[in-house]
Amino acid sequence: MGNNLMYKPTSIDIHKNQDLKLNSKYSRNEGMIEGNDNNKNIQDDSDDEQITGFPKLSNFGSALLTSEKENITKNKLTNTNLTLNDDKSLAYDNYSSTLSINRAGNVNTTSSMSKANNNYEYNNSSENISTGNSTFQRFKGLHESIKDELNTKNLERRKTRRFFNRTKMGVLGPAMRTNLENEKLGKNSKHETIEEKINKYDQPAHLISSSSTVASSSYTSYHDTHQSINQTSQTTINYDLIDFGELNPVQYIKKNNLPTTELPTISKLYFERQRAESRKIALKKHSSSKELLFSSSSSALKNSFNQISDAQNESKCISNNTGDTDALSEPKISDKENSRSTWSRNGYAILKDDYINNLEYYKNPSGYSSSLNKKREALSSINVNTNHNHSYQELGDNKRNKISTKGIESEIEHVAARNSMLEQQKVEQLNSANIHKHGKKKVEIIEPKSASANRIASKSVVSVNGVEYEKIELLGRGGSSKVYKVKNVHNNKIFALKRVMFDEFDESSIDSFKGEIELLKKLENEKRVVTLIQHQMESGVLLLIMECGDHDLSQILNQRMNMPLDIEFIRFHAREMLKCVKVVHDAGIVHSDLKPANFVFVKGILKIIDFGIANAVPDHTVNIYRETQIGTPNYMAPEALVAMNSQQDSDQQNKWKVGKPSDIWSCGCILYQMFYGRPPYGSFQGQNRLLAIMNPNVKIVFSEKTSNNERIPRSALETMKACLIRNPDKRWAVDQVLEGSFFNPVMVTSFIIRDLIKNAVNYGADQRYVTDEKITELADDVLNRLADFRL
Ligand SMILES: Nc1ncnc2c1ncn2[C@@H]1O[C@H](COP(=O)(O)OP(=O)(O)OP(=O)(O)O)[C@@H](O)[C@H]1O
Repeated sequence: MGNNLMYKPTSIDIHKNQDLKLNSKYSRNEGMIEGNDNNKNIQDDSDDEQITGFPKLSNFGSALLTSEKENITKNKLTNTNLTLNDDKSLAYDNYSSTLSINRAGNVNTTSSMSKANNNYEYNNSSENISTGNSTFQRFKGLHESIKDELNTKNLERRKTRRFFNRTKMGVLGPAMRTNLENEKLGKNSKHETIEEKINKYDQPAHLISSSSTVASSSYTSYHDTHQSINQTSQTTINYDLIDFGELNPVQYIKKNNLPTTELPTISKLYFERQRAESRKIALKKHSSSKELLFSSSSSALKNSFNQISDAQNESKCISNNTGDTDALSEPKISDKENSRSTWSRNGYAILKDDYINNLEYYKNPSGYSSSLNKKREALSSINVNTNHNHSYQELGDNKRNKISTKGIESEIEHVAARNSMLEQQKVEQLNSANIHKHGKKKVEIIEPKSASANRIASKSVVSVNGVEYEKIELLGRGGSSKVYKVKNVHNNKIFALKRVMFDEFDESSIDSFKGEIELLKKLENEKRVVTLIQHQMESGVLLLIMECGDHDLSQILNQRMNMPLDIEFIRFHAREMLKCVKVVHDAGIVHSDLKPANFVFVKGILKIIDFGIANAVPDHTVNIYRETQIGTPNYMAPEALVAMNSQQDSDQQNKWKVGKPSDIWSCGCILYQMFYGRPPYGSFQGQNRLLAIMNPNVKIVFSEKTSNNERIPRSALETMKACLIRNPDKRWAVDQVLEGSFFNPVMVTSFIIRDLIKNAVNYGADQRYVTDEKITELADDVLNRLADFRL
């Protein structure tokens, strides 16, 4: 009790504090974000003043005071460093300012400055220049100089910022805009052709740097600007020649005695190179085609690229027109492709590989598809039905080099676009053959195949083992999955497509998916388990085609949330749920993640889904021991949350014991939710809920009435209590629950009750005292007779 009292306030305190902390953290974060922005703005503004912005008052004022003959040049302006004291009555505002310079010359000028347009406007009417026309001319000249200077410096500043702002850009940087600026700055603004870029890729690093690539210009320009801003930095570094070897940026800077101010730039360079390298390795690894040809002329290459781009653009349009809903939408192809074409994503490595592949396709389409098939074969060598094999080991060793699933997606889109091109070519060939043979004009060819290629290109069609499915709607989302209602495009049958993204180099996640598939296969003939139709697992994406459910139990419970208690509704759904669990337990499997959302109705029959963390319990074993703690906290059994920390058996340290009783606990929680509207520890928030489940002193309250004052049957209370016993060994098994009184109610009519009373009175008249045993015996007898009336 003491413990209990001790625990509750503490946990509430923790909770409150946490909430407070969270709130304050969030608000601080927001503040920080805003603050950062503000800071950034403030910083920017101050940068503006210091670097490129409007001239300091001191410059402005002192320039005015220079002699009439003095030629005010840009340099002089920049270098002028005279100051006026406050008492010289000088006011300046970034946006609109009134300058009132009262010195010996008594110059009073009202000047309106528009920062946005980077120019100043004179308000002549309000000028009051008492020193005469020459001062006004000087002022005007000064204005022109400042304007020039500002334009130049703003250009530099934008360039610098763009450098800083680059996030996912590759070493190439923003090519087009830099050229434009180069033009303005009178630098070499030659626009590079595709071939030049490729050729450059083949050149050694020092040549690239000397031929002023965008990359080097962007680093150099940063450096130049940096130097002009910060005169203390005198080091000239050719960033392209940097060879990190085994060194990281800090080590490199130390070793080469470079100023620490170079660290951000050098780090950026370092990570960009690493990314490009990783990407290159990953692409190589996934490409089985060693016999790539790259001997065609550059114009053919350019041609092929343009054609493919066109094809991609076409498929983009198709994709954009398919009415992908928000729910279904993934990053738009066009976005991805656009980012691809900015030359900024992954540097020349990808560029070159892509061209090679495109070229290969155009030179030999069938050869290309065979190489692609090889690639696919290599990927599908990830055999989910076998144990760890060599390739897994290799994959594990190369974690850093993983291809993102987006990469795979875009590859699929490319293939689709290429297929579409191939179809197009065939049509054209047919047309020309027709013209040649029959002298006829072009024939219209209805293009079922081409249409199917386009459908694949549009993201609404997914191919699983060669069978095409069209997405209809998003049914739900899991931690790492999305489930769609899909239609088999060949026979119009409806299925559920579960698409799971996983780390293809994470062996444990691969294992878990292999496990899920194996269990689903093992249970494929069970009516209470959703049927797995087919699956495809490759490169970080698992596609499962399953029977499609109409609603899951969580949706159903939510729907009835505010309706009056309906015992029959609960009994029916809870029994359906337990029947599913019985099938799984009878097959020797522990599901481990039972929750309402993991039961779906398929044509009126409740079925269990999601064996993601399920495990087969080995024969003669009651429990399994998990290395990790997973499941859905609301419905998790205490033993699944409390790590074993046995000192005796080091093998079992920090493991979680999970068995069939853990599933029964979860069922008890769901039944409890059906009656009370929330699971047993639902009133606790966040980690306090976990603490409460684990704490034996926090007892579950089994109220006899709901919050709406509806009576809960004793049989139901008994069943819930039996499922929610802390000690797993004492918890009922699924058969006991199903055979319990709640699930086996007796129908008693008024006739039966009358008979019972009559018999009892007669019996009592003869026997004044009846023992407990006798009562039990009589009750059993009556119940047996009532068996005929069982529902
Ligand atoms: N075969 C199916 N038919 C109909 N709906 C389904 C089917 N499978 C899953 N769903 C729906 O999709 C949702 C997500 O299912 P999924 O199994 O991917 O994730 P989860 O179990 O909720 O999460 P996690 O994988 O993180 O445990 C389910 O809650 C359910 O509503």
